Amino acid sequence: MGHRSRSRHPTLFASEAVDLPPGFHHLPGFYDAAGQRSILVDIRAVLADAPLFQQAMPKTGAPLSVKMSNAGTFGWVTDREGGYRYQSRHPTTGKQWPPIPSSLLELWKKLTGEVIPPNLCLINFYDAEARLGLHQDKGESSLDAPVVSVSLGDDATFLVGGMSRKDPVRRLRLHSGDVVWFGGPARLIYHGVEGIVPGSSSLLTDEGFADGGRINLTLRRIDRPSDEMT
Ligand SMILES: O=C(O)CCC(=O)C(=O)O
Ligand SMILES: [Fe+2]
Repeated sequence: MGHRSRSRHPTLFASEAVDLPPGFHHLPGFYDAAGQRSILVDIRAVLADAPLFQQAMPKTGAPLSVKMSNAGTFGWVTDREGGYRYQSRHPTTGKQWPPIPSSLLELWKKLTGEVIPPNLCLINFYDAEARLGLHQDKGESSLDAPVVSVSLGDDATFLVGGMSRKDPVRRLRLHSGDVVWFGGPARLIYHGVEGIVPGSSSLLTDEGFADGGRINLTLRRIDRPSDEMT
């Protein structure tokens, strides 16, 4: 009967029908408004100690549009001379990164069941023009451990590719409070951020981030930090 197949998924709308690869998880609305504000309080404290800074591409020195900082034993940095690397100190203050807030350590454990905590929390700040090209979270980060990522503030169009750069890309709208995590068969999935939707959330402006925008927090485990080898 014709109507049967239509009524089988009565609540499934086109925007929710993005079929995500095995190992890639999207948890819409994981944090409610109070939960989001609470994480932001923690992040504001981190940023007071380790301010957002300007990263640059290896060799060309082209500036990245996303401003970044880190918490944890190691931070991800890139500049013209040194290229992509993990290091224990902030490139402009020279200080060690502040610890990863316990709220995020708890999130990691709760979602992934991992006993070993993450040792890097990359903080990405996107303004209206910022974007992040398709990439894999590779480098020296552990491939045994998943990647856990929290979205705060304006919506983002997140790109979910495949295991090859050429694979087709799906677009996933991420809202404030959403959590994405990927591991196992999806650990090396290509992904990126096509852009944000400026003004789609008042969270950051309400919490005193004058320019609005979007903050993304990405938790990872680093096995072989670059500056241990130098
Ligand atoms: O901003 C995001 O949602 C993704 C960030 C990301 O992929 C990264 O920092 O490696
Ligand atoms: Fe990434």
